[in-house]
Amino acid sequence: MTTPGMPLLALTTGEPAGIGPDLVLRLAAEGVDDARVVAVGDPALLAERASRLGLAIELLQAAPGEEVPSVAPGQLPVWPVTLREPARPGVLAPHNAAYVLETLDVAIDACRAGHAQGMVTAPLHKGVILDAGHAGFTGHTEYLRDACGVEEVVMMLATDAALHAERPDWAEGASLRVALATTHLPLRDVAEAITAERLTRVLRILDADLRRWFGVATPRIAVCGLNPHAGEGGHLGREEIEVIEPTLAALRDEGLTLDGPLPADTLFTPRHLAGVDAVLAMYHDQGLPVLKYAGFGRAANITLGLPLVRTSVDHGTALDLAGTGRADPGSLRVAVALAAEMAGRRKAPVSVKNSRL
Ligand SMILES: NC(=O)C1=CN([C@@H]2O[C@H](COP(=O)(O)OP(=O)(O)OC[C@H]3O[C@@H](n4cnc5c(N)ncnc54)[C@H](O)[C@@H]3O)[C@@H](O)[C@H]2O)C=CC1
Ligand SMILES: NCC(=O)COP(=O)(O)O
Repeated sequence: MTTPGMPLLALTTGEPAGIGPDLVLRLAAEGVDDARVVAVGDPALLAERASRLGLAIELLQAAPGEEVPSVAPGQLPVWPVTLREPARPGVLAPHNAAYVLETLDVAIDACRAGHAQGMVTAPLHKGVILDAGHAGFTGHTEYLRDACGVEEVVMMLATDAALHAERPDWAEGASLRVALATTHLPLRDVAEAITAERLTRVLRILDADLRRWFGVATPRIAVCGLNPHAGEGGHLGREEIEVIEPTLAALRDEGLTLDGPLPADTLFTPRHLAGVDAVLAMYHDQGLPVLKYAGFGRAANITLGLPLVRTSVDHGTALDLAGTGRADPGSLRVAVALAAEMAGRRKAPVSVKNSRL
């Protein structure tokens, strides 16, 4: 049973042909302890998917700004957004891209207006949004950056702290946190994107938000090299010598605690991770496979650098599982718990350094 004093989280239901609606309904059926949640999506879609999954869910329609009632398991408040065409599990429809983006806009506006204390996003399908003509769309992370008018944001995934209690070899870390210096861009463009300016912005945000949202008093961040063996003294690439090392040195002078650049293959081992609060990987597939191997389904994605709380799942739309009842809601549960915790810390001032406003 939720209570009125809990933070209210807007839970976007994501790609309607994917598992997002299924997971939100599963959560509602099982109940949420950490927060009040309101789904943002089409009530007809949710009713149809609930019936397909054999879940008895009472949908309670409301609007942002209206009182969201306390609910028991089996009840789900919804801020309605209307599908552009009926959705079928597993079948993408470009017309519904505008619907998916509208669910994000509703949640963002609600957070900015103070009607919600954070947003949690179910997965969307980047390809179908691009197919629908939204050129340049690369994901929630960058969409939120632009919607909030900030210059830079940082994608960080973190495993659930409880997972670590079950893994004695990880005992020294509360959670594995992996942030990315670059996000959604082709591998061939990564090296050029690793600039002193970008690394400086990303590391300042990572340091500030580990303090602000995670309560880490003096964050220690381990930074991966870009090249094998962190460049092997310049023989396997010069980005470490020319860009990464001087940037880290300058940031250390500002007071940041940074290890590296370190070879990424050995950095991700328990001995090297001991005492490290977060790892900065240079690109998506350098960091995320490790995180997902460690805790797929028990991790969440957090967007750092925003003036609002946003978390998400650690997986995608899983079109193959939509409507089958086989999708695991574990990561959504972690994302909700984390957003609730972050919302509880929200009183700290927003960094003006990163604001364009
Ligand atoms: N936060 C978001 O909105 C994210 C969206 N995506 C998008 O999702 C789409 C599909 O991406 P893929 O690379 O295929 O990854 P995916 O995560 O959708 O699927 C990879 C594999 O994991 C399984 N899987 C995923 N979630 C699961 C769950 N909750 N329970 C059980 N099994 C699960 C799938 O069945 C599949 O076998 C892409 O368009 C991608 O951009 C990907 C990651 C995050
Ligand atoms: N692999 C993580 C991912 O793609 C998340 O993207 P976003 O939609 O949260 O920006």
